Amino acid sequence: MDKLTQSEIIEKAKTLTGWEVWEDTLRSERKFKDFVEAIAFVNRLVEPAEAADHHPDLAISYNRVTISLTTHDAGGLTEKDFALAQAISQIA
Ligand SMILES: C[C@H](O)[C@H](O)[C@H]1CNC2=NC(N)=NC(=O)C2=N1
Repeated sequence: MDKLTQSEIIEKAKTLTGWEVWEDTLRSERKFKDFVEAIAFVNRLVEPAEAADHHPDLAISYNRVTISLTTHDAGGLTEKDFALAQAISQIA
């Protein structure tokens, strides 16, 4: 899949809430009640990630989960990252 251009990234980023473009990634930090809730969220990510064959980088710190999306194969952001970001927003 082709890497998006900078102007495509800017346009697509407007359709997402709670995500920022940072370097070649889409990033979102979600805060939960506690560690158990944070891990439950991470578990809910498994199905959409596997379905898309696209996997977020995750950093967990107690009740916070930072999600980073990028397409390694393309060396930057692609449609896949935006599609998965939308899917994640629906389950957060
Ligand atoms: C073979 C397999 O389809 C690829 O390795 C997939 C798996 N998951 C992936 N996830 C992400 N985030 N980027 C990729 O380029 C990627 N590639």
